[in-house]
Amino acid sequence: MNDKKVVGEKAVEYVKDGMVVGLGTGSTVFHTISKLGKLVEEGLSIKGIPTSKQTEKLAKEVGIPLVMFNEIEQIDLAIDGADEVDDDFNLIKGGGGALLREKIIAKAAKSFIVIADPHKRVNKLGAFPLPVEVVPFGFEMTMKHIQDLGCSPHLRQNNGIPFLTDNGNYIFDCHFPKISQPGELEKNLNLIPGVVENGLFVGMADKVITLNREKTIIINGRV
Ligand SMILES: O=C[C@H](O)[C@H](O)[C@H](O)COP(=O)(O)O
Repeated sequence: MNDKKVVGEKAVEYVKDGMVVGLGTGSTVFHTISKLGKLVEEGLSIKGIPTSKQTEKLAKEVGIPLVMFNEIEQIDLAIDGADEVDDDFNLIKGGGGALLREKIIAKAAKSFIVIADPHKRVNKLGAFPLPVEVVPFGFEMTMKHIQDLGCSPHLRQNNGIPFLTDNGNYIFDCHFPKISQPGELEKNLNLIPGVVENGLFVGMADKVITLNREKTIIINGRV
């Protein structure tokens, strides 16, 4: 049984005809997007708005019509994966580097559904290093300020070359000890000049779709 496929495809049940859907990034939402593509082929009428170039490519491949922000009034629903989900539905995201566009779209959506295989569930956030997107200019200084908040940041690299986000920025993966006040940390990080956004999504998820130990689908929600 593929846990990511099960939760990813379950989320499709919340997509209704006529909706504008925020399409997340990653290996879990891959299954949502693929399934949506099949439904579009069978007549479902939706428009997608992608959170990354990778997702834009996938959505085009599976035949989901895409829109830009200037063409829509609102996003009805956003669906995305996460790297960690705590008991209060706070998230760490950005393992794939798409956190900024993901946060813009999750914030703009009337409803935000998170799909997470059971390994993503934690009591407290922090075992997964928190991704922080920073502008390349002066990143060495930005790094020191992030460090002052109590973590050891590592510049994400591929073969010795800094990883570049879709926005042309760098990512620091920041090892904090357990994150006990995610809301405060989210704000404090974003106060640092040079920080564009961080991967803490606090109070944003409306629903979390996951599996329990018996592999039964669990849906928890605020509403
Ligand atoms: O930047 C990437 C995103 O935040 C993903 O949603 C997150 O990393 C989860 O990805 P996956 O579903 O591949 O575990």
